[in-house]
Amino acid sequence: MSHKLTLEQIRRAPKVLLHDHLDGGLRPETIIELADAVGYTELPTDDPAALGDWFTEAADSGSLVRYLETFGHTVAVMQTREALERVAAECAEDLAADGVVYAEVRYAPEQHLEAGLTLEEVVEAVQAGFERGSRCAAERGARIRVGTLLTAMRHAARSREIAELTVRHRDAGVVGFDIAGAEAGHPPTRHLDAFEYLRRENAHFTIHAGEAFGLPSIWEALQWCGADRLGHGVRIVDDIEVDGAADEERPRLGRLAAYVRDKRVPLEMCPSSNVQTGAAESIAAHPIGLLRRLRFRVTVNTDNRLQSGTTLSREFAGLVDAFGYDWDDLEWFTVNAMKSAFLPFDERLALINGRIKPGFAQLKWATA
Ligand SMILES: O=c1[nH]cnc2c1ncn2[C@H]1C[C@H](O)[C@@H](CO)O1
Ligand SMILES: [Zn+2]
Repeated sequence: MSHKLTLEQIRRAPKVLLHDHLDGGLRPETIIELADAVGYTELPTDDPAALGDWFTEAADSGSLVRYLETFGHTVAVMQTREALERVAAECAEDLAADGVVYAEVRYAPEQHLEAGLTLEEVVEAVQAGFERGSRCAAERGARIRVGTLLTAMRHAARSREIAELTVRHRDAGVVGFDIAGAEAGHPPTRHLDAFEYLRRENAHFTIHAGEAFGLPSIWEALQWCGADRLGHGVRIVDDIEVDGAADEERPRLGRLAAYVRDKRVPLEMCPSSNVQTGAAESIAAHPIGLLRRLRFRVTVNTDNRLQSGTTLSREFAGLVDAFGYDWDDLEWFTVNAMKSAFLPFDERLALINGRIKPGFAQLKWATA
């Protein structure tokens, strides 16, 4: 195939998304309507387009800590059952409209208790939203399955409680656990109790690691905490040395990088988000290029569609521009993601064989 894939073509591909924050994916117009309904007056503007621009500009600071400050506005308007259900329903619909067939969406229940909801009520409202949104999307011919990850904030001390909440809801749409928030100064081992509990319960978890902090964070996440996957994990490149010209690259992997590749540890890479927080210089300079060539288990994700003004299709289109990826590359990333999902094996296989492979085969044939 000689021509470059277009955004429109990429939208039609059956995609899989493992790292997307519910409170980082609201529609700007929804934020404004919800703020109005609850009397929240701190938004920088009440024009939807200007608000969307404000989020991407404010998040474009080169610092994870400043990037995270923008969530003050989204979390503020997600404090009632109605708001949570609406945001979750719209999330499922927006992802389905972008061609996502399976998504794992995460949020931190402990951040949604300000108006008196309990942790259980928060989870129930979000699940009701995902179910409604998925149903509406299917009625329009875009079938999506959404699994939920419950996040604990790494600067707080509620991770054991959130881990227990995850296990209580694991047969009702919650497929795993995560920790997020500022990485420097908040090592994953602070939450060891939660991770040990989850392992005893045979539950799945991922950890944001190797984004704003380097190899020690990745090492702790894997070797102390036992993470199944790494959120971002970009700094694993600090353990890889490459000699030789581009066409005869000679990589030397340190022990940690070799472990990550040998054990097929999934990396939830989020290119645009990494450029905004300064974890990567540009998309073209993003370590995903090298890691894909070295066949690490790389997946492509959005992180926060609102803050990055992105969609999963746009993330792929950016990679196509930067690295010349074709359908085979996009399918490889997608199968990697589906293999790495926190769904039972038979359900992952059914999605790979029933939706992903036939979908890509059809697109390859149509664009040959
Ligand atoms: O990329 C991220 N790194 C660390 N924390 C993050 C990132 N994106 C979002 N968060 C935080 C802010 C949200 O309020 C929280 C739960 O979704 O997770
Ligand atoms: Zn994230």
